Amino acid sequence: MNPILETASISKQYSKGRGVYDVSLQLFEGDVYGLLGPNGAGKTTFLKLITGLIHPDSGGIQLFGVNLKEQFAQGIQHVGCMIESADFHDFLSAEQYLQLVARFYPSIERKQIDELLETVGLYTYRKERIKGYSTGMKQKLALAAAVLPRPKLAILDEPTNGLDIEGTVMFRSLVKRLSEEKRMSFIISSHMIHELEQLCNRVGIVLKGRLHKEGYVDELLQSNQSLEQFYIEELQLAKEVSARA
Ligand SMILES: Nc1ncnc2c1ncn2[C@@H]1O[C@H](COP(=O)(O)OP(=O)(O)OP(=O)(O)O)[C@@H](O)[C@H]1O
Repeated sequence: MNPILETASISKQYSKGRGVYDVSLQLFEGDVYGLLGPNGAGKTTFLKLITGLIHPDSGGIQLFGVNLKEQFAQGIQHVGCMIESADFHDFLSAEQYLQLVARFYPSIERKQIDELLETVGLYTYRKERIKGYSTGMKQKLALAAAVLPRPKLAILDEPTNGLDIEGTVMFRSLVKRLSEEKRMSFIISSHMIHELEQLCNRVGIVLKGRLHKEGYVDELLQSNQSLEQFYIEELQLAKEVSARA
């Protein structure tokens, strides 16, 4: 099976040696891939690189079989994303915003917008201006906008930030449904490790800009009590190795 996303040794260096280094990752259709890592590890930078929001200093990115740099429009057409805090035109309502998104995708029907607003819990507030929305409500709208066109791949950066408990449960069931019924693939960066344990088939740990370790969740759970235990032990090991170096 060909990967839908493939990064070949991509690097992006910011000042003070921060950024992303030499990351090679493959994502396959149906994967729900969780990206874990401490604050400042480079997860958002990686997600920005694979959506073309920033460009790598070196290395290549293939999205759906095309080189992202050379054929950006073709590569990105199957991708939905929410990266960093949601930013909207405040004077629009949620309904108007999703209608705006839908204008770029002729196949989206009106009822899909209503259904999605209902699913994410914004239907009651659909005609209110986004300006008055809470952080969690904006986050729900960003999630709805990312999946509305039914992309083949959704790239979600800390999607449960600011969501209430019900919202977190909704998020989990939405991702499960879209991956199982529509074969949608996901790459999700999150600190909610219990959430990722339930959702993902694969995870990767980013440490100091490098893809430190990857694995299949079911295999990791055979030798670890939980993903959290695995993650904490990996961090501890990495600290010991770096202290010895
Ligand atoms: N535009 C920028 N200019 C300079 N440094 C940056 C820039 N963007 C990010 N960085 C730095 O690069 C590193 C990685 O940042 P990034 O946002 O990718 O981390 P992250 O893993 O997503 O963190 P968090 O979990 O806190 O969201 C951090 O040290 C950050 O300060």
